[in-house]
Formats: sequence, structure tokens, C-alpha cells
Amino acid sequence: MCSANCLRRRAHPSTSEEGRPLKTSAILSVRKVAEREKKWLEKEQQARYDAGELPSFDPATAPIRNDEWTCASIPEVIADRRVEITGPVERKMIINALNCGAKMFMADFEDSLAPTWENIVRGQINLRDAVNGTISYEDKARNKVYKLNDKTAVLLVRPRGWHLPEAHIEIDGEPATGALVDFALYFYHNHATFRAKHKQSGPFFYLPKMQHSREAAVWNAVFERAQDTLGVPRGSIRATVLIETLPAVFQMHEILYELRNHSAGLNCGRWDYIFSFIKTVRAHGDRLLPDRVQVGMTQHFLKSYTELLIQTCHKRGVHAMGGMAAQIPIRDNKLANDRATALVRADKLREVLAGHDGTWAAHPGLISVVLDVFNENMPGPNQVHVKREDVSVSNGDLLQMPKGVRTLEGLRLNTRVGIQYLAAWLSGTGSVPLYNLMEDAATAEISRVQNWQWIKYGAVLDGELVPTTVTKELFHRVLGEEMARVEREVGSEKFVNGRYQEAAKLFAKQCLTENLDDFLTLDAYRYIVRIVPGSRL
Ligand SMILES: CC(=O)SCCNC(=O)CCNC(=O)[C@H](O)C(C)(C)COP(=O)(O)OP(=O)(O)OC[C@H]1O[C@@H](n2cnc3c(N)ncnc32)[C@H](O)[C@@H]1OP(=O)(O)O
Ligand SMILES: O=CC(=O)O
Ligand SMILES: [Mg+2]
Repeated sequence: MCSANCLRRRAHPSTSEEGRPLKTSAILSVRKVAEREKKWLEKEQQARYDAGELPSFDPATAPIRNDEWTCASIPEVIADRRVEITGPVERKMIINALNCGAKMFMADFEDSLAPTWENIVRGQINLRDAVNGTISYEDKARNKVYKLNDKTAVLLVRPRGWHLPEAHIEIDGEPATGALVDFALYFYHNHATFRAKHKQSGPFFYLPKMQHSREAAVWNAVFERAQDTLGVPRGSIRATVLIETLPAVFQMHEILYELRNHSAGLNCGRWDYIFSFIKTVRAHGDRLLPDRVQVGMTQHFLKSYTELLIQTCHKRGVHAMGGMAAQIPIRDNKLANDRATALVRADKLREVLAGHDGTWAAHPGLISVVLDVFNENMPGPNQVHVKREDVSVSNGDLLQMPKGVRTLEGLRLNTRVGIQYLAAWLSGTGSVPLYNLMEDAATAEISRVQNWQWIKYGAVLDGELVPTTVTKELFHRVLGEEMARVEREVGSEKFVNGRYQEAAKLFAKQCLTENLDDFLTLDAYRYIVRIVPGSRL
């Protein structure tokens, strides 16, 4: 068997040859390494896909995929993760999430948070109070005080992805990296309390939007550096990586390998994964997805991805976490609520039977539904012992196009949802209920890139009496009509006082651009920055 160093060299042949070690001696250089890796991903990896290549397994890292090795053993406090509630780092929601009966709570600086400076700083204060056990909140209008129960969920924190800067902190004249700001503030303020409480384990993290194991190597260097600096034993930090980009699904063993001393497994981030699928094949005009509502988890490419993730995690001795069903409780319609609950139950049943060790829930009202499914089908704390050696997944399986139709209603819904989400985001709210579904940055991104893809390649719509192609003109007509509909639905006062017009302009620009922008939120971030140090953003 290859030694660890040999595997590392094979995994990153350019890294050692070019004398650019990923282990760095200062946070500043970690930031620079992160920037360099980001540029590599954008300029080299995506450029190959744009030239016609499709993502695939890397022959250079075959030894990592084929050799026998496992990640460090799972700490007891996170051995049972059958239900994880997720939500933004908002004070009341944090208390509700910690109290709701879920095993874990993923507190989110990412998909469900609009990263205004206020949200970021308040979020850190809220989390510090939560870890200390002192968090409380008074809702004066409802005369209700929120406090923690005796028994609460274990906290996991998801920092922003590498792509987002933090404009309000400047280092050497450059905006700081959002991911590092979120990680470092939380780790610095909470590591001692956290570890004292959880038998020397933690803090725990989720790492989003990774595309390559090189990013995992950067995170591992960040963890080592942070632990060493504060005298925390290496391996105390544990992180679950979201596999939510198409390139990353071909890198799962490699990602776990880089993080093997800090890993808590992988998670199927289905919404960003669908977004990334479209983004990665943006130059492939023959790969147009059907309506967003039809791209469900039973489509072959998504089923293959989840099964391969389970097999990979269990081979390496860590958790394979399921993802988020978008349905949320519908208070005013029992029939619709029963239907939504049944869809969540079916999604969770599929996950537990496939071998997932736990999953996500979007709302406290769904915890008992999800818990029941896992309790009935997973007697132990997890099912890491279920190896799924029967699973055999090829490039073709992971890249198989989903089946379904492209409709005018799909274009309309994407537009209606994209604009309303963006209007909320620009006003400081990063997750919202729209048409009885949870919408966040990842789901909104699907709406944006799907519209872009259909316009760019002139998708022919199904089900129209007269053959209809998606053109810029059709999109403009749909935009106008959907804005009128949104105004009717939300009421004129909210429409006029909200940021709907700005959102529509931004969304349209993003759908109509010749070259697809990487992230909607990166463009939108300019509109929520309060201070621009050095006006460099
Ligand atoms: C693709 C991904 O990345 S998925 C992960 C990221 N996305 C998320 O985490 C979304 C999490 N969910 C949410 O943000 C919310 O559930 C929403 C926006 C979808 C719906 O929120 P609301 O409209 O406020 O729901 P609703 O009015 O039914 O809430 C009822 C109560 O539950 C609370 N609640 C709802 N969702 C959550 C949650 N996820 N965590 C904690 N509390 C919650 C509300 O604060 C409210 O509390 P209260 O009765 O004490 O006032
Ligand atoms: O972060 C989760 C996702 O589905 O995206
Ligand atoms: Mg995501």
C-alpha cells in the first residue's frame, strides 16, 4: 500500500512539483492558498468542461479510491445524527432549533443566510450565547420568552463557501474570505466551552460547495493551524463535507482522504448539486434539464450520486447524511399539509433504506415525521456497517440526463421564485417559504441557471399548441407578467416597499447574460454591503 505522503503526491502532483505546499504557516497564507485554488478551479477545471470534457474520476488518484484506509473514528457525541434541523443563525430560530427534538442543529451562515454584516456579527453572538447555554430571546409582541431546554441538539456550523468575500473586514487591502471569517470567529470564541461540554470533541462544522479535494486540503490546513494556535488537540474539529457540486462527486474518496483526521462524513446537498450540474455543463447545449419540479431524487443521476456517497462514506467509516426535502408544514390546508408530509416521509424512507445515517429537516414541525422514519428503520445509532458493496456507479450513471418536460409554467415558476427569493435576500432574509416550499440560495440558483440555460440554447417548450422556443423576448414577456402576479400575491404595499424591482433587474441580468455568472449571491452581495473598505469589492 502507498504511504500517506505518496498518496498525497499522487493526489496533487502539481502541488509538490511546483513547490506550493498546502500546509501553511499563517492564516494569511491559508487565505492566499484558498484564493489560488479557487482560481485553479475556475480557470483550469471549468475551462476543460467548457471545451467539451465532462467531469470524471481522476486516474492520478485511483490509489486513494482503491486502497484500504479509514477516517478517524467517529466521536460518541455525533455517533447518532438521525435528524438534523437546519436554519439561519437567527436568535429565535437557533433556540427553536436547539429545542426541537432533533439530534443535531446545523446553524447556517450559507444557503439560508443573507450575509449582511449585521447578520454575520449577530449570528456569531447568537452562537456564542447558544454554546454557553445562556441564549434567550423575548418576543415582546407575543409576550413570549425563548430559552434553552435541558436537553438540546448538538451544534454544527456551516460557514460560507469559498466564493463569498467578507467586504467589512480587509486584510492587506483585500476583502477577507467569508468562509475563513465565519470559521475563525466561531472557533476562537467557542472551542473551549464546546470541548468542555462534549468530552473533548468539537467544534463541529459543515463545509459547503466544494468542487475538488484540493479545497478539502485547504480546509484541513486551516483546521490544523487553528487547533495548533489555540492549543486544541488535532482531530478535535470534525467536519461534514457537502457533496453538492458535480465535480465533487468524482472526488469523494479524495475529499475524505484529505480530511481523514477531521472528517465527520459527507452529506448529499441535492439542491446545489442540481445547480452545479447545470453550471458545470453550461457549454453543452445538448444537456438541457427538464422543469425544476421534475428533477427529483429518484432520477437516475441523483439516485446514483446518493448511493455512491453512501458506499464511499461507509467504506471509510464515516456518516453518509441525506439532504433536504423542500416541503414545509402548510398550516391553513389540511389536505395539502398531509400531502406535503407524505412527500417528506417518502423522501426520508428512501434515504434510510438506501443506507443514509441521518438526514436534514427544514422545520421543527417535521422533526417527529423524520424521526419516526429513521427510528423504525435504523435500530442502531447509524448504519455505517451497511457497506452497500452492491452499488456500482459509472461516469455514465452520474451524468445521465434526467427525464421530463420543459414547460412555460416551469419558466414562469423559476422567474417568480427567483425574484421573490432575491427580494427577500436583498432585504436580509436568506430562507423563505414560497408556494409552500422552502426556498434558499441553492434552490434559487437552480431557477436562475435553468432560465439561463433555456434562453441560451433556445429550449423548445413542451405542451404548447404553437411550437414555442425560449428566447430573450419570451423571457421579457414572462418577467413582466410574473412581476404583475407577484404584486397581486404579496399586495401593492409590500411590493412597493420591498426590493422586488431591484431583484427583477438583477435576476433578469443573470438570466440573460452571455457567459453564466458563477454565483447569483456574488453579484447580489454588492447590493447589501454596508461599508466597502478601500472600495475594492
Ligand atoms: C439547500 C439547503 O441548504 S437546505 C438548508 C438551508 N435552508 C434552511 O435551513 C431552511 C430552514 N427553514 C427555514 O428557514 C424556515 O423553516 C422557512 C423559512 C422555510 C419557513 O419559515 P417560517 O415561515 O417562519 O415558518 P413557520 O411560520 O411555520 O414557523 C413556525 C415556527 O417554527 C420556527 N421555525 C421554522 N423553521 C425553523 C428552523 N429551520 N429552525 C428553527 N425554527 C424554525 C419559526 O421560527 C416559528 O417559531 P415561533 O412559533 O416560535 O415563532
Ligand atoms: O446545502 C444543501 C443543498 O441541498 O444545497
Ligand atoms: Mg447547498
